[in-house]
Amino acid sequence: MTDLDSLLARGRLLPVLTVAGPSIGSAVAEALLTAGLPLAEVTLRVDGALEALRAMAALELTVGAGTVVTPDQVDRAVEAGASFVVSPGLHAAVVERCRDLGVPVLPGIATASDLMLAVELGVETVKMFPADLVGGPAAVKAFTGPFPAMRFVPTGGIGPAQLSSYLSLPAVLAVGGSWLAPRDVVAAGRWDEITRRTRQALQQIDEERVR
Ligand SMILES: O=C(O)C(=O)C[C@H](O)[C@H](O)COP(=O)(O)O
Repeated sequence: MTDLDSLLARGRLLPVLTVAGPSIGSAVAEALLTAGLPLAEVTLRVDGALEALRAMAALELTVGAGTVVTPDQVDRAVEAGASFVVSPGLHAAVVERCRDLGVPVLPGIATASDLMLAVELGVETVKMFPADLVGGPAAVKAFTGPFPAMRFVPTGGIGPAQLSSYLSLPAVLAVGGSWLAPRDVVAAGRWDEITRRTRQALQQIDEERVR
């Protein structure tokens, strides 16, 4: 297991954030830390995402960059302080650049062919994206047949109602999603709401004994 895998396995949640600028990034990071979750992914989808990531990386939080689709973005994310890289899909050049820099990478997969390439590249943990459309927990189970050693972080369309069906599967390390800190909640500066949602999810995971 990489350090990232251990962190994912401990918290079992990967908040996917779309945040811009240092002050908003820091406020969201503090909201997650207050809830007891020291991990987040900042998607490089908006201007100011790297500045947010840089500020968050200075806090007691392990922060990764998401929506990374080119090797060049890997360089910029790592320079800004990203501890890991997440991709919506599987691109060998992105995986290899992460390897070169010694940064854990969580590439996206949606098919058995993607998984075959992941195995060839030596990837042990993948993001299943978009998890709900790929087939949900049943898809993870089906993929586990031919790929018994692969670990999954399903992401896409996940909320409290889907947590236990994914997290009870041994092949699932964690689930990712934006529901803990959705864009409208961030835009309204409702940091307490982010803490509340995250606490609730962590509590649900404990109560359902899937952690
Ligand atoms: O930006 C990326 O790299 C992605 O792969 C997409 C995100 O992970 C999903 O948008 C999160 O999905 P929701 O929780 O349904 O909002």
